[in-house]
Amino acid sequence: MQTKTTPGAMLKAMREKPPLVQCITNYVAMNIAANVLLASGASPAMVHAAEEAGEFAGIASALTINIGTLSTQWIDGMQAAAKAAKSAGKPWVLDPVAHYATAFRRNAVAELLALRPTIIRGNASEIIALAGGESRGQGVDSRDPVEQAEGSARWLAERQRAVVAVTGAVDFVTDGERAVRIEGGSTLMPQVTALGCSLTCLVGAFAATAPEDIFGATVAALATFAIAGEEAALGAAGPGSFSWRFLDALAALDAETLDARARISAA
Ligand SMILES: Nc1ncnc2c1ncn2[C@@H]1O[C@H](COP(=O)(O)OP(=O)(O)OP(=O)(O)O)[C@@H](O)[C@H]1O
Ligand SMILES: Cc1ncsc1CCO
Ligand SMILES: [Mg+2]
Repeated sequence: MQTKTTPGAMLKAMREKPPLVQCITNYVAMNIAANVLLASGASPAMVHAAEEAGEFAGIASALTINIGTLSTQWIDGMQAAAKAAKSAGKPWVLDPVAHYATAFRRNAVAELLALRPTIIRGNASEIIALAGGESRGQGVDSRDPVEQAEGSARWLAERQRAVVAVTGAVDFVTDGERAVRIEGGSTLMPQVTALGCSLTCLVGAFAATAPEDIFGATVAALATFAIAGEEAALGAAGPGSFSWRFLDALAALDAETLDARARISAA
């Protein structure tokens, strides 16, 4: 494993001092993402209005921006918050939901990329398209395998000087130099809407806890999802029971179990 400190140590540190995370996410994700952060041990705040998003970014320890249900007013709030986070030296995470779908989304994401996100987290179709590749994506769900997106992720990480996380059956994280794969999770996870959006918010929480190790923090968030997802799937009858079991599994996951079970390998 290449991280400075272990995922478990980061999870423990997060719970000892719950970071305030400003999540500008979408209408679909707001509730589950806030619950995912609470269950994991962080403090979420869904603050997106242009009138206050920039000011709030000065208070929060990290910011996450997701373009899932975009509108012009929201873009103003996103840009104000990203600028404020950047100038305060706080990490911010971009989730470019279905950015390839419309010109409105493409333009919004291009402007957000220019504000230099610390971390970019997307599914394989989103990351391939972000690097200018041939993505099969149409809506918000991925139609490409993660392996197909690994080269795109490396390119994007170098070009943006950001950590890039691609999620799917086996997750991939790179900062352009280092890269790892993270195994785990469950096939039920893409059957529950907005778990990826929620993960983006959790990446923000770990980045707030370990701003000195953004790569390690990203890996820790993804490993937390991977192990909690496996645990939740054990007793789940389908996506409905998986969803609540997943929140319980996040809350029950301890540092030692996470470190013992996380399957992270150099790529
Ligand atoms: N086939 C799979 N097997 C195991 N885990 C998976 C699988 N597909 C997705 N996951 C896990 O689900 C979580 C969400 O990733 P996903 O790639 O589905 O995000 P997403 O497409 O952005 O989701 P959404 O847009 O609905 O929020 C990650 O933790 C990922 O590892
Ligand atoms: C279903 C859906 N539509 C816009 S955002 C979202 C949540 C998953 O990305
Ligand atoms: Mg998504």
